Amino acid sequence: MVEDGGHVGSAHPRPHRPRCRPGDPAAGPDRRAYGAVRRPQRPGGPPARRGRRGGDDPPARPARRLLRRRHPRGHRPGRDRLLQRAGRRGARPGGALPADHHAAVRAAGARGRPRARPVPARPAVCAGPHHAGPGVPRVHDRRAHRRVHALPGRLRHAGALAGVRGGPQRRGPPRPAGRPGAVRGGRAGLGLRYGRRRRGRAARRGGGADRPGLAAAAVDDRLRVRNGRGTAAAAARRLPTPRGRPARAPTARPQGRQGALRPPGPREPRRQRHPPRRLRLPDPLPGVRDPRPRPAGRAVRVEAARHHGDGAGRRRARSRLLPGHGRRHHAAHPPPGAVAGRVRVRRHGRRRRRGRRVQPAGRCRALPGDRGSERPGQAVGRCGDPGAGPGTGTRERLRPLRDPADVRLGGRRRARADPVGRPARPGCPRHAARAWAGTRRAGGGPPARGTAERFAGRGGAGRGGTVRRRGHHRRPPPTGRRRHPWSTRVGGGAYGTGRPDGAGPTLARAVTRCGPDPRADPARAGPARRVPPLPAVRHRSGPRPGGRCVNLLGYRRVLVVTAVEPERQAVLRGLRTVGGADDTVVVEVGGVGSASAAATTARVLAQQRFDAVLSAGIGGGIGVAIGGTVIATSSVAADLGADSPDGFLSLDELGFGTATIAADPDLVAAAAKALPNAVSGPVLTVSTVTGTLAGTRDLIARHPRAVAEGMEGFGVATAAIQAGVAFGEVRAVSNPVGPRDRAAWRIGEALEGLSETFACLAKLTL
Ligand SMILES: O=C(O)c1cccc(C(=O)CC[C@H]2O[C@@H](n3cnc4c(=O)[nH]cnc43)[C@H](O)[C@@H]2O)c1
Repeated sequence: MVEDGGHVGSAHPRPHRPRCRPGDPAAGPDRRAYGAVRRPQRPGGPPARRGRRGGDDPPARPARRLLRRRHPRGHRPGRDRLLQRAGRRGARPGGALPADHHAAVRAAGARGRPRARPVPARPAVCAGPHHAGPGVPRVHDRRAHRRVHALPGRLRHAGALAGVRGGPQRRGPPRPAGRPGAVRGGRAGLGLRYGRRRRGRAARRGGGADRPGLAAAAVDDRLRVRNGRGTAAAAARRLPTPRGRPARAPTARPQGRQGALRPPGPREPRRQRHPPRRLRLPDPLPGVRDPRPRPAGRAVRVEAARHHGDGAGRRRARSRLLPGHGRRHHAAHPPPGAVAGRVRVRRHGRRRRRGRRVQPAGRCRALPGDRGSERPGQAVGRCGDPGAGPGTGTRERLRPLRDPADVRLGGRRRARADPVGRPARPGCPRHAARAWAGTRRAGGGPPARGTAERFAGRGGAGRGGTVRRRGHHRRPPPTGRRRHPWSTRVGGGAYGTGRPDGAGPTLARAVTRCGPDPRADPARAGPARRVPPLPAVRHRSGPRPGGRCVNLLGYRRVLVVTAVEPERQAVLRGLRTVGGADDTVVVEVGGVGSASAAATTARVLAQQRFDAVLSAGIGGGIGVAIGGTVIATSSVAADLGADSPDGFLSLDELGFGTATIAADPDLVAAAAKALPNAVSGPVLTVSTVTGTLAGTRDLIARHPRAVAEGMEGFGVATAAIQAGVAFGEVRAVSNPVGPRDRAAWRIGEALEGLSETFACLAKLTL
């Protein structure tokens, strides 16, 4: 029986056919490929018998085991095995193979071990069936490397990497987005070859003393695992792979070989996406601030949360969520550029906890006479605000940062007293209490505030000294404690019931500052919220030193809202004839229509402080000649209601409130004094310009005292009275109300009249 590369047990051995690699200098006639040494049979000698080994015979049993186990076809002993045999006392298995295995083989030969022969250095296992070149084994060599098949499925199914990698290039094919880093050729290939050995020995022992490079590679391997990349990192953490199986332990790679086939150039820097969860850095000493840099992101959160396992720790952890912010609470000390939002707090492996808002300053700290101190992005309490959420005080909402208005105002926004007037919320007693009297009882009227009321609560100093706050949705003060001083009733003003003269029952309204009283319940008050106050917008009570001041109708600051730009320009022209427009009078274009005008007015009133609002423009005259001026004693939403077979039903008749808002009597009086030729009376606000005779008759029948119609007055009035600002409306007649005749409109004449009107309304104060 002969053992050769063919059939075991054959009585007729085949003639030896050396199999050499092309250009293998070590291959000779007596040496078979891949190192198996066969001595030629002596001519005439007896066939080699099993169990008998001569001095020149190869060791039969180990070779047989090797062939059976590793080489089903029985003629390729396998490179690893040969290297193991060759390196028992020389090159160590799993070591820095290409670098020193030749020396190991030479050493073995010197010790009389001729069985091993050099094996060309093989930088990587090649998946291709072709012979890629010296040192690159063929594809069937993979059979000698079972580790290939033991790799995670993700690697085995890496598309073009049918075997291991895409070719002799170390990087393999381009890695698709999202493909784990372990699929990359370099690491995968080296891991295949050396993974088991290194894990078993080299990695644990850190390599041999004669292989410092490998020791460094092992250290590097550990670091790389901690850096948490790809499948290898998952294996280190024993996290399941996407296929549901635990990932294998990571493999190391000898750094000295890593760049063998890598394109020259600097190595791609390793990115650290997420710090590993198992990475525990040594805790800082108690009381000593951790000097390690704290990058923004999850690492800090995880680490900070772990440093403190109790609730206080979590709170402390929250306080460090922003970079460069140390232990200060970012709510109390917002870093520059901090953006409002929720804080994600990781704690003890849970996915996410709905965090508290970072947004500071949910409290209005305005003192009497203050302008408030809100900035864009600050929180302002509102009921039913969709921006409010769990963890947010009921009185907080986030104002958008850097909205156009804020930009225009230099990023500044002042607090105002609920200018929009949010709708009543069911079940909210405070909202119910705030409902306008006119909407709650028969005969109720509009929330027209009388002049006396508006000026009553100012301590005689006018409106300018107080920031009004509506304290709805406040938590009642705890029993036994007095109402905290943050809740301040200002004025207790009365609101009209809808009658244009403002008469009727009144509804006292508590005006409170917002925010919980920290003294009433410090535990609920939350962290201190300190926001540097804005420079107050000074309310000018007189002319500037050395300058001139336009005083419109005696009000210190007046907002004029027009529908279109030509009207605005006409107003400005009139003001300039007096003394030049300055910031005591602001003229805004609010758009055509009541809704747009109301929105614009509300926005501007929320941004700046005014003492009076005027709706101004041109309009259709009812009994007033073109070019004339009308002063509204009230603004009436003439078509706000319901149509019916019995005729039009107004809002008042429907019981939904009032469609009439009285103008400020003082303002009306002042305007009438300044414009002796103007006609005073109700001015109608319509959504559709009256254009038929029937429509005109019907309108006049319902509003016999009306002197003109426009399209914006009621909207401006609504915003003004909800902001607690005096309201008035003046219009220059451009056309008669009646059958539509656009050619009869005298817009230019009306605009000229508008300019003259404002020139008369304004007085120059030196
Ligand atoms: O076309 C122009 O050059 C021009 C210049 C300035 C203003 C206009 C307007 O169309 C203004 C529309 C504005 O005027 C009010 N208005 C004028 N006449 C009536 C009317 O008969 N019925 C209702 N409104 C009228 C209204 O407030 C519009 O907003 C054009």
